[in-house]
Amino acid sequence: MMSPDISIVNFYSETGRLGLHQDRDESGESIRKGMPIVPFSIGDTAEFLYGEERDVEKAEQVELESGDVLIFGGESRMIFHGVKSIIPNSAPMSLLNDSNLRTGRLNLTLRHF
Ligand SMILES: O=C(O)CCC(=O)C(=O)O
Ligand SMILES: [Fe+2]
Repeated sequence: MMSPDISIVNFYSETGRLGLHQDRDESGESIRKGMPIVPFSIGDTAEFLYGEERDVEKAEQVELESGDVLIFGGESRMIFHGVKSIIPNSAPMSLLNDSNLRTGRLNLTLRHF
């Protein structure tokens, strides 16, 4: 069971990106237990990279669209991950119309400290 107690919020403009990294700011206990990181994607699609090494050449790539939720916990807790690029103007039109969200990508990661 996981009950998140923090969320990091990232906003990416069309040129936004985030280098490959591991999430290590949580407590030792949280990391040891493999408590999941749960990122929500809202807005423009991201080309998301992940892999076992900090090596862009070896990383797998997946497109994270608005509404997608990732979970990395357990054995995957310390995976390297990052955002290679944002695909401009890829957010659902209905989201932009209904929410006043500016163009770009909003990412919320729920975590257990
Ligand atoms: O934007 C994302 O999908 C990932 C964000 C992330 O890795 C982080 O905040 O540590
Ligand atoms: Fe991260």
